[in-house]
Amino acid sequence: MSGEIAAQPLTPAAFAPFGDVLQVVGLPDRIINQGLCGRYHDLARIDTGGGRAGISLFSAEPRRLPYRLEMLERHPLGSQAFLPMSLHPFLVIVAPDDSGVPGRPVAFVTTPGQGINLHRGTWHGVLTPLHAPGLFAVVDRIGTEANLEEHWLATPFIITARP
Ligand SMILES: NC(=O)N[C@@H](O)C(=O)O
Ligand code: NI
Repeated sequence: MSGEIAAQPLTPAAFAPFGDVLQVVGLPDRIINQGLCGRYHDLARIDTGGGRAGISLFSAEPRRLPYRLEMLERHPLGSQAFLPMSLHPFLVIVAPDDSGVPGRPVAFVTTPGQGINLHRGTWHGVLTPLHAPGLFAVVDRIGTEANLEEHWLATPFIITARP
């Protein structure tokens, strides 16, 4: 498998097999803080398999499209959420599992304000900002057990912008 993959806009439906999309859409679930804040409640399933969940900050180098995808990884012990701390779009690459290795990847470009939560064990590309600052809050499992499996592709894919 190799070739070009066109990135598509990120939607909850398209991303559902891989994870959750966090976004502010429609009316909030709750109005709080004396009516000055809308709470969009419980948008993602944090799964740490009984381990401890932590919040980290990632400061990642921006990349450009077309993007050369050489590796996908997964975290067998827990989910991983990427919440941008800027309003820039970023690139999200995921893939189904195909007997223990990644199947054909699917690429998305977020809209400003969207975040993602990868389900436990989902194959994904590493955090890929498209603009500086590549600053993200990351919610994932904290522990000493091995929680990172990498798969290097024999032939890279080229991720392109939507035509
Ligand atoms: N390794 C690490 O903490 N980051 C990756 O998991 C990633 O998805 O970017
Ligand atoms: Ni990861």
